[in-house]
Amino acid sequence: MRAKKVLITGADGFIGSHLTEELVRQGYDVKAFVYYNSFNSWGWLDSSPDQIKNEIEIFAGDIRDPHGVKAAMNGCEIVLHLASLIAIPYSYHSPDTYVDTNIKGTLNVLQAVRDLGISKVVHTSTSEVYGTAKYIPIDEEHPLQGQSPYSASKIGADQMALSFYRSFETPVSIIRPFNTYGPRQSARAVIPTIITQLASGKEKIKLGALSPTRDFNYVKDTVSGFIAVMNNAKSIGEVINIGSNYEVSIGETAEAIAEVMGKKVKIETDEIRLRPEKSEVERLWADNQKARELLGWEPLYGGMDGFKHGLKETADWFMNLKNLSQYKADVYNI
Ligand SMILES: Cc1cn([C@H]2C[C@H](O)[C@@H](COP(=O)(O)OP(=O)(O)O[C@H]3O[C@H](C)C(=O)[C@H](O)[C@H]3O)O2)c(=O)[nH]c1=O
Repeated sequence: MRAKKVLITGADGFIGSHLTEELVRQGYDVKAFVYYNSFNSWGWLDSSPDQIKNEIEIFAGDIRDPHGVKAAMNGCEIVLHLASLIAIPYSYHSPDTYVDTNIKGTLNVLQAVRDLGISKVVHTSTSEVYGTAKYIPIDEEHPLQGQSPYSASKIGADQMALSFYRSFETPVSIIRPFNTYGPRQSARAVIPTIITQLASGKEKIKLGALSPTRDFNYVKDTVSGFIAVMNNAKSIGEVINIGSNYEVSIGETAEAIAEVMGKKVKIETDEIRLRPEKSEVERLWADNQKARELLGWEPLYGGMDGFKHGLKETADWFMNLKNLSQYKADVYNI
């Protein structure tokens, strides 16, 4: 049987790179839409032993360019739209760029999907759209609240995607992953921040707030969530949480990482890492029943044991990097 041709936008980003590898492994014909100025791939496209670059078709462009987006989609049956600006702190400084990339970029994808008659588009949302939980665990009916320009831009993009489903019957599914972690994540995110500081042998590591909670998804579970949404017709017109259903504070996360790395952890607050009080999302905990019941998806790294297992795999990956001290945050050259 002919392999389905799938376009992945943001294919060289953190989640996109893992998704690309898995789809190639499963025999899909993958076309990777990568930002031509991206710093996020960390040489991943060229990395051995996989040499993933030789297995996929690469289209370098900018999600903000409607012509490029449409040209990239030509001949594809499915679109997985992951390209997005994702850093919350940067969104305080450049909200307009987040509107352009996250809302306008998504509109470009939706218009091309509609005009080309693509059979399915999976749009990537985020748990940040819920803001601090008003009730727990958070199901898909929970109200939306833009606590940062980033989350407001993602709410806008989600609503645009749903409007295309309602207005034009565009076959849209919305996947809403909670915080994803794993190998290749940007040094900016909290788990790599903790791992890299512990690895450097510092007596005290610097963090922002320790009390906020998150529902951390290991990247392999997020990837299996994408594939479940992509392959199930029941997901069309639906919003689906992908989360482990396990809530943990940032302080507990630091303790768990130290344990799997065999280190002791002392934490000092770094004021610069604190977000404005009303902007910090204090509590996120996923209700994942819809994904389980509708798609038969389930996380393999759930609970404290699963979390530690994922953290160990992640820490090992970082520790095996030859140039860990130079491991960088994603830098947006926009
Ligand atoms: C980097 C850092 C973070 N934090 C706190 C701030 C947050 O309460 C929590 C998680 O921060 P992080 O930046 O790892 O992730 P989120 O801000 O929740 O956002 C991430 O997950 C969602 C779903 C997305 O949609 C975002 O795109 C993605 O960046 O740790 C600290 O306390 N110290 C630090 O040094």
